[in-house]
This record gives sequence, structure tokens and C-alpha cells, in this order.
Amino acid sequence: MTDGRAQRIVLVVACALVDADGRVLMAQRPEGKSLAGLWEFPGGKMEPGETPEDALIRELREELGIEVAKACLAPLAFASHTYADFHLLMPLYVCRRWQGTVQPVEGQALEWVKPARMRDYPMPPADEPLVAALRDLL
Ligand SMILES: Nc1nc2c([nH]c(=O)n2[C@H]2C[C@H](O)[C@@H](COP(=O)(O)OP(=O)(O)OP(=O)(O)O)O2)c(=O)[nH]1
Repeated sequence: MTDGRAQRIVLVVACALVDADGRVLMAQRPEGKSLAGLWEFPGGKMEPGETPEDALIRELREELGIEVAKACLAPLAFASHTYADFHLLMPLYVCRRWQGTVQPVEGQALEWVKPARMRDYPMPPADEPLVAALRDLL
């Protein structure tokens, strides 16, 4: 409860895809969506009945056209952040192995970014604490 009002918890699952040079894939949120223009980790909302891993595998297929095996998803950290109309709970996985070539299936801008340069990419406020975890890892 915040200010006497119940906060709706929204579960979103996200992934830091890491390439052979230790760069992380960032995707820009398109115009017309909430937080438009900010750079985020690929992923999305969990649907009823999905595990976090199922949801992430589905989102990576839909957004990037790649196939990821559950065994290649390693939990790294999570974001817990209160937005105006919901509370975001977002596990962040790391993935270094996938099949296929990353493509902007939904027309979104994509960039491979070294953790040390992530501060140049404006991110949703929920994501900012996650950058340190990635910097420690990579
Ligand atoms: N995928 C992803 N979503 C994030 C990140 N950080 C962050 O605050 N979010 C928020 C933005 C959205 O409110 C929600 C993800 O929703 P979504 O991408 O599946 O769906 P959406 O844009 O259609 O959602 P929305 O317009 O209704 O907010 O999580 C992140 O790094 N990756």
C-alpha cells in the first residue's frame, strides 16, 4: 500500500542479451507507447499461465526473431519500481547464446552497448539500478 491505495503489481520479464564482445542489446521504445524513446531491455509482460522463462522466450522470438533455450537464461537481478499507475516487478535474465540473427521485427531501434556506455542511453527509471549489476558482471 502506498498513500493508502493498493498498487497493482505488473510482472514484466526482461533480458540482457550479451554478445561475444560483452555488449548488451538495448531496444528503443517506439512512439505511441508509454516511456517512448527510452532504451530498455527486450522483454515484456507475462501472460496468464506463463512462467517467466516461457514469457521471455516468446518475447525474444516476437521482438527479435531469435530462439532462446530455457537453459541459456541466467537470472541476474530484478527491478522493483513504482510508476504512477502500477508497481513494476521485473526480473532481468542474462543470455549469451541464441539461435538466429537479432532483427528489429517490430521496427524498433536496436543498439549493442558496452555497459560503461549505457549511461548515454536514457532508460526507464526502473532500469537504472540494473546497469550496475551488468557492469559488475561484464
Ligand atoms: N521490456 C521492458 N519493459 C520495461 C523495461 N523497463 C521498464 O520500466 N519497462 C516497463 C515498460 C512497460 O510499462 C512495461 C513493459 O510493457 P510491454 O513493453 O510489454 O508492453 P507495452 O509497451 O505495450 O506496455 P504499455 O505501453 O502498456 O506500458 O515494463 C525494460 O527494460 N524492458
